[in-house]
Amino acid sequence: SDLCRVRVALRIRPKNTDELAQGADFDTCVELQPECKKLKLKKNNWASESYQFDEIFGENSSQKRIYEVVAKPVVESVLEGYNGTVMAYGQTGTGKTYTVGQLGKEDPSERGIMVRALEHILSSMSLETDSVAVSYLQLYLESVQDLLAPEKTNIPIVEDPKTGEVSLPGAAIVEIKDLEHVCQLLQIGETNRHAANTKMNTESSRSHAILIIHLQRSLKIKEETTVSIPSDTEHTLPGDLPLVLKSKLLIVDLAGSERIDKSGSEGHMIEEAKFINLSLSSLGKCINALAENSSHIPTRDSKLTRMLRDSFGGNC
Ligand SMILES: Nc1ncnc2c1ncn2[C@@H]1O[C@H](COP(=O)(O)OP(=O)(O)OP(=O)(O)O)[C@@H](O)[C@H]1O
Repeated sequence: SDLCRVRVALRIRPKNTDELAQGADFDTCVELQPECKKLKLKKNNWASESYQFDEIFGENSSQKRIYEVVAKPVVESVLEGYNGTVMAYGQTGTGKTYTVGQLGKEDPSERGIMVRALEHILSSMSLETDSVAVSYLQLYLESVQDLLAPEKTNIPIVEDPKTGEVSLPGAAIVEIKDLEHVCQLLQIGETNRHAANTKMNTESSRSHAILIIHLQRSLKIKEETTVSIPSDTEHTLPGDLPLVLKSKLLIVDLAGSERIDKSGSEGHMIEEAKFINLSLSSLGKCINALAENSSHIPTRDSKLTRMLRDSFGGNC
């Protein structure tokens, strides 16, 4: 179905103060055609290239609208027991962290996809029978670090050979009670991401941040009702035992996609560039394979794609 495929939305952020001061004019290089969901990249007066998207959002699009169009359908399918992923991709400074990670402490209308998804999930389930827990990780130089327990580094990525389920033994999984708790945890993650990056003398944009939301829901099944459930979802039957649906949602703030000029970089910058290029190019290969409905998704090449393996919507 439409939900199972890869969907790509484009968002243009408003001009920042520097761009306004310089009188920058985005219109000379990009033209949005929202009616046909196309973006025209102008190379010069004669040549341009057009790209087709599933959705196009201009500078004035609200965080609420982005959530509703882009993330809400994924969250709804995760609530039904499927795994799903939402990712932000773009160069440094294009608004990835604003779009997915903004906490909106002063102004709730600025909340990004992470907070809104958890708010939606909390309001859609009953905490008496269901549970929601989160892990928050950072992937830097092919090493997984725990943003909720920063002493944990080099966390392994393990795949269950039978179910294909991906897990990260040792990473903190914190059960969520309410939205305030969510914001506290995301704030801790943000602070640790910043601290870890300062220590490593790098920028936040050189690492991937990955929020994993684990959902477990108990469905009471009456005999006469037929419920359609994802075929390979873990469940407990039969008798009067409730059916337990397990699913997860990954929300990923990817490292900046800009190409780093290796000749101009030195030492750890070259290492960074190498690993970011590795993970983003292997992500690209997986997304192409998914888009082409290929039976083989090449997830082995990088830790990023190994972490995402069971959440590319793969259990649909
Ligand atoms: N839609 C928007 N509306 C208002 N401000 C925005 C919007 N998008 C981004 N910004 C602002 O632009 C700046 C850069 O955005 P942001 O930090 O999210 O970029 P980024 O792509 O995550 O960069 P990095 O890769 O360095 O983390 C921030 O100050 C952010 O608040």
